[in-house]
Amino acid sequence: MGTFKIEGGHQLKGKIQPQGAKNEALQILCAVLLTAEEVKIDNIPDIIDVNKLIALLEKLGVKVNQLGKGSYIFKADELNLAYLESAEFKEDGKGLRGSIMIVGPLLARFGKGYIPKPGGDKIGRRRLDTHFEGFINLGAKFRYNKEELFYGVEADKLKGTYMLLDEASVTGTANIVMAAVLAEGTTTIYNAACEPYLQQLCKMLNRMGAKISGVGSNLLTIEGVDELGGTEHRMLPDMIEIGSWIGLAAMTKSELTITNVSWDDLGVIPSVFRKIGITVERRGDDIYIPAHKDGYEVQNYIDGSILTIADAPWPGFTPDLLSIILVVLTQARGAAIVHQKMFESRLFFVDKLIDMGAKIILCDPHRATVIGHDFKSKLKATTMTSPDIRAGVSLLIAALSAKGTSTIHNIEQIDRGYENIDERLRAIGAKIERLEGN
Ligand SMILES: CC(=O)N[C@H]1[C@@H](OP(=O)(O)OP(=O)(O)OC[C@H]2O[C@@H](n3ccc(=O)[nH]c3=O)[C@H](O)[C@@H]2O)O[C@H](CO)[C@@H](O)[C@@H]1O
Ligand SMILES: C=C(OP(=O)(O)O)C(=O)O
Repeated sequence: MGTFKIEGGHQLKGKIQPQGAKNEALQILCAVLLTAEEVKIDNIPDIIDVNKLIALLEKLGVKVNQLGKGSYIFKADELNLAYLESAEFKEDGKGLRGSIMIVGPLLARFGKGYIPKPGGDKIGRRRLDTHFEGFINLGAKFRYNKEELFYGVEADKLKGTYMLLDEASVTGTANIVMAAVLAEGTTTIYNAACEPYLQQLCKMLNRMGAKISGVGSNLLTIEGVDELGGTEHRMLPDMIEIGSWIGLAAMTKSELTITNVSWDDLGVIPSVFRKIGITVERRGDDIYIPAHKDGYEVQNYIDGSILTIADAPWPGFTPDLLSIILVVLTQARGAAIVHQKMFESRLFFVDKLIDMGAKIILCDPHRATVIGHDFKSKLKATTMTSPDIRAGVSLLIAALSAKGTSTIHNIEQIDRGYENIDERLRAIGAKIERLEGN
């Protein structure tokens, strides 16, 4: 288990470039399974989850050729489908959430897709019903081995149909879209997730020869085609990283420029940070955050009632940034409620922040009220363990703003999604050290 040692209380300064998007990469990498031709992908982040998925694709027979940092060519012309029934796959497939998205492409192109119950953050129930109901709608036979927690779908030929998803699941929509592009006839998906990474996937599939319309809306229409060809694709910057750096700048009163953020794909993210008093300035395609020398003040609603920041499917606010918002609120002027509607175990890390001196009331597993200190009292350094990727980064931000030296264990959770985070933070002045193998 790796550890970070962090000396808090230092102001940071400079520029930081967000990595390629983790959650886009996981979708896009699975899509290479849809064609026998070469697919070139750029801006792939070098993070644990993505590297695990690339290793899994390689074991499945995909030819992987790394051209340079973040740049790869994939060719899925001769697959080793026997791997899907191996004991090794049952282990590998569990290692991350994103592996679930190999099922749709495999089902569509080879008539069968298997997956063990996938991993990912332990942040509450993470059901897969939407994925499998979608495949069943397309005509697949479904089986689930309860002892082995192993899912399987099979079909000779998928058939397009209309479906109304029971929830706008991100990976669920991606999976169903990847199955439907090679189905016979037209598939219509209503209540589809429509966040930018899914739009990126649809655009890439269209470049490969798919016929998807409605991209960016929650109503997708997909005319099935017989086969797809190769393409080139570049990953967007990671919007969750961008939000993390906005929070980091505010909490450490630092002047930071976050470069090449693809501003138009950030949705409500900048405005939510503005609601809690942070100045987020657009400079071309960069975000400039001035040093908040006098702190930041939470806005109330027009009628004076207390602000609630809640997550919702896109274009609502992403649940992955609520942990960051929560930690930033601990030093705001004013109070707000954080309402994590999607995941029921994602707010439990607040006990660590309370230990550090933050004023937080966990009202129930989904809601926390935060009363900011307005920097009149600093958080105190402590020793903590990163429970999940975003809580991990939130604790890291808390540690960087705190008085004294903190220790964060289980930093593999952070490395799952943030590339080389300690080196990049040191480059802007953070005092952070990685202690290996503790
Ligand atoms: C690898 C990947 O891309 N992971 C992301 C993906 O996970 P993932 O695709 O697994 O998440 P889903 O979109 O399926 O939903 C996440 C959770 O929210 C609930 N839910 C979802 C939709 C809805 O309308 N109402 C609702 O309550 C689901 O029941 C589920 O428990 O999307 C999540 C939601 O943005 C993000 O937190 C994850 O980082
Ligand atoms: C919850 C997340 O990831 P995953 O779905 O891979 O667990 C996340 O990226 O915040």
